[in-house]
Amino acid sequence: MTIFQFPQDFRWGTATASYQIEGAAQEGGRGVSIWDTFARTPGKVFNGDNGDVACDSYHRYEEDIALMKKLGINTYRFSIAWPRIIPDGDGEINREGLDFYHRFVDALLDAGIEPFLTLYHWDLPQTLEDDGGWGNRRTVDAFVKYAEVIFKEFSGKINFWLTFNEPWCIAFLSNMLGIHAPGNKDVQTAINVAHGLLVAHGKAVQSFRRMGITGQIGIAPNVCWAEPYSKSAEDQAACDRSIALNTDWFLDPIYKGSYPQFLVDWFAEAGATVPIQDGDMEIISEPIDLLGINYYTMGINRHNPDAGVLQSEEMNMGLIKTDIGWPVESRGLYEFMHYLQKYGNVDVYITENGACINDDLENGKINDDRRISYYEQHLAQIHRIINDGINLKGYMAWSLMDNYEWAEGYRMRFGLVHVDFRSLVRTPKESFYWYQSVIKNNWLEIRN
Ligand SMILES: N=NNCCOCCOc1ccc(-c2cn(C[C@@H]3NC[C@@H](O)[C@H]3O)nn2)cc1
Repeated sequence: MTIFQFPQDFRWGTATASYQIEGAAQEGGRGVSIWDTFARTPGKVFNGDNGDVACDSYHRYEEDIALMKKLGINTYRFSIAWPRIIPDGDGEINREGLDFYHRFVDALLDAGIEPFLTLYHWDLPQTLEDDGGWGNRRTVDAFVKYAEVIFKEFSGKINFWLTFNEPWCIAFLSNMLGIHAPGNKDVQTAINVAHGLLVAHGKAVQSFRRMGITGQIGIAPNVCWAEPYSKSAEDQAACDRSIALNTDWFLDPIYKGSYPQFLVDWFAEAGATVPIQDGDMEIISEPIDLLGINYYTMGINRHNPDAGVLQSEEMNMGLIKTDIGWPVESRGLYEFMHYLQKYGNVDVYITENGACINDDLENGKINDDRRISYYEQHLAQIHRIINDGINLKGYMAWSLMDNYEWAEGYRMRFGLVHVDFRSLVRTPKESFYWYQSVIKNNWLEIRN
């Protein structure tokens, strides 16, 4: 038996997102988001699943918070749905939407749980997408208006703020690969989206400072750690491109005020350029206080001219996989956190980490041992990372409960709590009780 003790002030939490759990898609004055539209587009989402009901957390949030309290977390990451606040994107403010989130945040605080807010977790008002989306500066200005409304409303109640969740997914998964909403498949569009959201991020941080808002603000990139299939320079270069597109493409502008030149040149070869306007890079590089890091898996990649615009092919190495097909390899988290040090020993929170394990109820229980094993491996790496002196300040498991996993619909389950999507009954899984024990003890026991 090995015991890994965590720091006394380490934050333990879980994470969700508005479109994935709330439901009530046509209630409370909410406007239409790009995911409402995408989910209704034939062939885009498994089984045609949509977020109309999801986990019905809009109506059941008190039950959810009771589960969080039972779990023992002190931090809960969630997102606010922009279409609930400004339904048409940049017009009238919907007071009913603000009131809902005040009730929710007040209930979290009453339960002794720190709110950790993501301003944008992919549910863009459709009206703004119709007018060019993140590539149009109208959307950038609309985001700043929305952010300032939330800053003003929740300053003093919320002390941890993230502007964007997984900018690589927003830009490249959704506009170059077409796998997520709005489903574009164009490199230039993706680069325009990435730049637009970065400018929006920087302007929002500038507003946050100017308005004197309480707490700390940052952004949450998702990690794509990759190691070379062979020792060849071209396979290593393929890995460098994959890693950098998820991380450096966003963090270099924020921390250095410029894009990674090797990737700018790579895209120029593909005929795509970054639409930088005067002053943009100064805005984007407004200093931030923290980073959220989302880690799930890592790859072994090789150079392949036919493997998309990055020419980086992820190889199947026969590793154990979760039920969504991602290899279980926690080593990548350790390697990545050391890679991240090039931006300085910045305060980092793991804002997402978890396993898709689709175990179902058996005699009223869910014996999700594979999820427990996944978490054991990744928390052991986190202990190593902290021991190396890296400022890793907290951990939020993805996810509190099974929810709408985007293009996979409801078939892919990441929750510590099982949700029956017909009855909406919540059932804590064995991993819930395992995580509850880790939090209570503030240590991890590894069975040798
Ligand atoms: N990286 N290179 N990929 C190359 C090509 O991949 C094809 C498929 O791509 C991907 C990549 C990444 C994801 C993904 C999903 N989640 C889980 C959510 N995170 C935010 C929260 O809402 C969770 O639901 N995180 N990441 C999905 C599909």
